[in-house]
Amino acid sequence: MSERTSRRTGGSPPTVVVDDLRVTFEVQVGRHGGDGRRRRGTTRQRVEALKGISAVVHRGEAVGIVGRNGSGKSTFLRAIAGLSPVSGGAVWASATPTLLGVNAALLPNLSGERNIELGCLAIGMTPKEIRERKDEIAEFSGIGDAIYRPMRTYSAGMGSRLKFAIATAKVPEVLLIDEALNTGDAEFRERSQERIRQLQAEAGTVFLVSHTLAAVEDTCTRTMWIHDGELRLDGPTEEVLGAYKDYNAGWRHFRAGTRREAPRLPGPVVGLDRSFSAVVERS
Ligand SMILES: Nc1ncnc2c1ncn2[C@@H]1O[C@H](COP(=O)(O)OP(=O)(O)OP(=O)(O)O)[C@@H](O)[C@H]1O
Repeated sequence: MSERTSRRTGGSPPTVVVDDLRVTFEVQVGRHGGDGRRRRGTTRQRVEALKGISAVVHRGEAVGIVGRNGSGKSTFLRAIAGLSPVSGGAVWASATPTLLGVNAALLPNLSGERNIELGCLAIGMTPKEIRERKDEIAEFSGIGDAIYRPMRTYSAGMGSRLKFAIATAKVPEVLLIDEALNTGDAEFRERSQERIRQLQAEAGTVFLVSHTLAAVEDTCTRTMWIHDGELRLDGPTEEVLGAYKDYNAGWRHFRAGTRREAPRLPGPVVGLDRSFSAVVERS
């Protein structure tokens, strides 16, 4: 039996509405016979990365996206940013979403300093704004004198810090962050989380994909759990992470033989009702 419940998040206006979003990739794969050996030629395979996700996100919400590897989290963010081919459904956004790390078109042969100028132009800052804010952005990145070196000489963490500093220099209405917080060190993670809270307070909407549940816990008011391309749970972070951790622990016990039944997934969240609230179907 299933129970349908509506979840209403009234108050501030919606900034992102995702309605039955579907993304399917077509990939060429080598042929294999029944014996597992390779055959000549290739065949097409369909990967249903998102199988109909619906959600309404409001101004001032910071939304964590969790789920195991390959569940569709990055595809979801890329589809919201308009960077993934969509095979069904629709995404509406009140402003162009900024995907951290991709929209900042940085050039490896230029110095960090020059890249701040370029990146800030790319996110719509005026030359005057850039002149006024450049030092503060460099300071926030915390990479010291390396700011004068070509970006190709940066470590992955240093590059991420600079990209984060640039992408958050201007408060975007919708900011999408994919794992960026995992690359910096503990001190930078803390500062980035603080910056996200600040953006959220300044009326932005933030989506954060992360396997670091503590980062989601500390930063996000709401969390969406995606599993195998489906939205399984969407609600207050504490509630969703609690269920997600229980599910993962359930599998660990099941595999270790200390639990007899495999854990059951919650949800799925299956659509939008006419007043734009998510409709949750529990089984
Ligand atoms: N360009 C692509 N072509 C084909 N398949 C793709 C492509 N991008 C993603 N996929 C597939 O879509 C599914 C979802 O991938 P996605 O990267 O969104 O997962 P994820 O939840 O972000 O994973 P992770 O936690 O490992 O980063 C996976 O099966 C992946 O192999």
